Amino acid sequence: MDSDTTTTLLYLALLAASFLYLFFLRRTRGNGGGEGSLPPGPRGLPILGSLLSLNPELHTYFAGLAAKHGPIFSIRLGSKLGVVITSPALAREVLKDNDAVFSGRDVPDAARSVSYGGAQNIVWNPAGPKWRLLRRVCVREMLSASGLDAVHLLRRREFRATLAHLHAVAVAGAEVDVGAQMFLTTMNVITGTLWGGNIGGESERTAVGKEFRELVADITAVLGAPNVSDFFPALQPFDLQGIRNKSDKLKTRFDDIFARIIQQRVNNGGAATAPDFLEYMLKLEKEGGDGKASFTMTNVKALLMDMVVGGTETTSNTVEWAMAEMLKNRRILKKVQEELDAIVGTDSVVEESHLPQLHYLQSVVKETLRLHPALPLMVPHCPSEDTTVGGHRVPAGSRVFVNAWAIMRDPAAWKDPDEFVPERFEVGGGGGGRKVDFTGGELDYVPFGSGRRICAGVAMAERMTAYSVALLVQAFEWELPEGKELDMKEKFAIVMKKATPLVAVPTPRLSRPELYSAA
Ligand code: HEM
Repeated sequence: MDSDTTTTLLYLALLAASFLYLFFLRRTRGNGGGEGSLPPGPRGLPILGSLLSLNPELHTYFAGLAAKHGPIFSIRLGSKLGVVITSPALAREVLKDNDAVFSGRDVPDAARSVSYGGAQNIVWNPAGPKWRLLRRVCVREMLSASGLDAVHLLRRREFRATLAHLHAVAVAGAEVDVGAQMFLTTMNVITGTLWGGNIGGESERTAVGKEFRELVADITAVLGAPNVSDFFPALQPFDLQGIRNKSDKLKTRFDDIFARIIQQRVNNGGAATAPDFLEYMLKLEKEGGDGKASFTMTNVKALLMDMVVGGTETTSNTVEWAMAEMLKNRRILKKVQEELDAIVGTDSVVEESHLPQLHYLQSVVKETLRLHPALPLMVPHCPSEDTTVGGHRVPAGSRVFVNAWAIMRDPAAWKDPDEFVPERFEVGGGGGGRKVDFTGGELDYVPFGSGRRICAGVAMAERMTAYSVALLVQAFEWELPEGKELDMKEKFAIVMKKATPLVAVPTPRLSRPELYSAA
């Protein structure tokens, strides 16, 4: 782009922004405090609002602003109004009491691009008949307890393959990037559940897994990048930072892979070697939907995208955080090992069926999700009409962030909130801990959200994180590489990661080498 064009575009941008700012001011007049007024918040600059002071670590930045302005505050970002909720009571008002009103999404430009327009998948769809159909399809056919039971052998195969791989690494005395390894495992489990192993053999599966990993990382990056097009929607057509262009290209790469996989299946007459999710979706696509909403080939691909993008990094990052916390606190690691040794021993490999007996391990997973929720600000909600929350007016169309990260560290709800203490969830055997689950019923524990937009993959995430941690801890001793320190810093990018990947050295601890075979 030459410099004249850039200047003209910037000029147009400022003109549009000024217009929007004046329009916005007129709409939001009356921010004087109390009932009917906007929540308090930082004043910000004309036109830009608080854009210039925005810190990329959004969850901690918002927690700091909440300490100053209260558990509901508003923040203007360009022409957009953000409202941030930071208490269990107000989270209840938004996610439970006014669930229907707040169940919409304010779709970022990059998300619209990667999700086939914003109304074809689950995550970014408004909560109407189409969203209901898509959610029902996924939860009933793939992500429910019975759907997951039906493919447990597939998960076992993938986890055993990981076990064998880690054993080879351990025997060689090499290091493991724990998050990267668990990403591949999760990816293989999810893609296996979606379309089985029926996509041209093992080598293609590995190649697809590797390509997806890069794509998911790139998509998370574009979704997390601050985008002028979102702060000033009138500027979207200009795509001043080229983010939409990048997102379109990523979507096309995903689409090519999905199209190839679907075509192979169609060429096979639509039937898989074993029933899988793709087979079910292609049948529904032939039928055209459920009578209330249509179901098209675009929906097939958009759902595949939801599962691949929504289910992989979230799960593998959680496993990585759990391992990091246990390496930081070896007492906890030892206690998990002792539990595994008592229930499973070291003469056989832990199975998914052992999980209900591994109570302390489940507490470790719960505590990991409390301190390190994979989506610290959930996915922002968007009210369909002006609504009063905490005595303040939250205008229709604003972007509502529920700061799950801060809520789950609220000292009013949690003793020593920044400490990693799985015992707080130990209820059996006189543990005296607190009983929590992942259903979002208690609004101070919401790692998966709450209400109608709660995570669609809770059951799958629960099994995969617990099974991964169980396998890693039962089968290996873990040490940091010589001279390396554990860095627990977080990095926010929609999905929260460790700023420095956890690298550790495994040593086999099962009784016989044959136990590590992939079979
Ligand atoms: C530890 C792992 C995971 C965590 C912590 C997590 C957390 C969340 C959260 C906080 C939300 C947003 C809720 C809201 O907007 O209020 C969400 C949405 C969603 N998640 Fe997960 N998730 C995980 C794994 C998965 C998996 C494995 C899948 C599927 C394979 C999945 C699929 C989805 C979908 C489709 C949505 C959108 C739901 C909607 O908008 O109606 N997630 N997740």
